[in-house]
Amino acid sequence: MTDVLAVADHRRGELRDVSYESITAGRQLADETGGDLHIAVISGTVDDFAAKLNRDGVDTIHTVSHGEEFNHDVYSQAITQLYDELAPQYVLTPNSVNGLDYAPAIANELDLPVVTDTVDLDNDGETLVATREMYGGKVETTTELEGDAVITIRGAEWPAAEGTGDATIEAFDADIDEDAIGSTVNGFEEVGGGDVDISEADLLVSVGRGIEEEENLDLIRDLADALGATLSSSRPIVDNGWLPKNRQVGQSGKVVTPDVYIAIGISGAVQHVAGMKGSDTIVAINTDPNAPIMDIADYAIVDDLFDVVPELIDEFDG
Ligand SMILES: Cc1cc2nc3c(=O)[nH]c(=O)nc-3n(C[C@H](O)[C@H](O)[C@H](O)COP(=O)(O)OP(=O)(O)OC[C@H]3O[C@@H](n4cnc5c(N)ncnc54)[C@H](O)[C@@H]3O)c2cc1C
Repeated sequence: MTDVLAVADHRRGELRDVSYESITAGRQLADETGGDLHIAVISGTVDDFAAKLNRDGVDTIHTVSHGEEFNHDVYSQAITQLYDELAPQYVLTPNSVNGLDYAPAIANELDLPVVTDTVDLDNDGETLVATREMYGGKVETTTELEGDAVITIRGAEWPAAEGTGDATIEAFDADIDEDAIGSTVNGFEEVGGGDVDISEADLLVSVGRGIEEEENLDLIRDLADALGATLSSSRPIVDNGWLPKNRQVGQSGKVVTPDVYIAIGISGAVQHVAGMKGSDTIVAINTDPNAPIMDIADYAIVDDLFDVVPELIDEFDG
């Protein structure tokens, strides 16, 4: 039997989507050997978070009430104590800023191997095969693991768990050594662009180098307004300083999973696709029918964006 302990991720009072995705990943792993799925939710409004995490497939949710925001030392201590108590074979953490902060530390503390940024996990009962992408997604590698391990999972690779579960919710009385807490989060400062979080948007209008000039961005803003969508972009637009960094989709930007992603004048380089391939429906507007974005587009408009976008604005505005 293989029990799995998955750790939820939250920030500023909101659970991150990857928390629900790790339920799916953890359930699949546990199912492969008939084990239980435990979820740990640490800090913040843990009872509220636990109620939201109680989705199909979760056996037990362990809440650790301590502070509001992520703290390296609190998470590390709570997770290692939960590991000692529950003896799971696998500890799953998000491959997020938080997860990457504590995963190596708990692996070191527990003397376990750590595999980061996994995009697929397959267990035949004896060996766990963890798949990772390298060279910007051009190469896939596999790592075979026997025994216990700490694994970080990439966001948007597993579907979010749904439904209402019947998990047992238990407060875990972690013995946090306050003297060992080296740093605390005192606040947040958003990078340029205000509070917009493109990873939470349902509808994204995304613009790439095909827009040619900064002043042409107004056309894309008008389309976003007409559709009630959020504006995002490929990296060159951000590198040019035309949009702030928090609008960038991709490997070195944000991972997004909207219902609809409209890629305008974006070629679909692997580093861009890594950030948006989890979108439900992808629409591409591009003059090049052979652009890589066409390989993953559900709908393709092979035409000049300067002709297509004004027509779309006319169609949807008012
Ligand atoms: C380590 C690393 C990390 C990276 N991280 C990211 C990342 O996070 N996000 C990211 O986006 N990129 C990232 N990149 C860059 C990436 O490799 C590409 O260079 C980038 O995604 C290309 O952006 P683009 O599609 O806007 O531009 P281009 O590749 O230049 O594509 C422009 C597209 O517009 C089309 N087009 C031109 N004119 C028109 C028109 N009038 N109407 C319609 N279509 C038109 C063209 O046919 C073309 O397909 C990274 C690269 C590296 C090396």
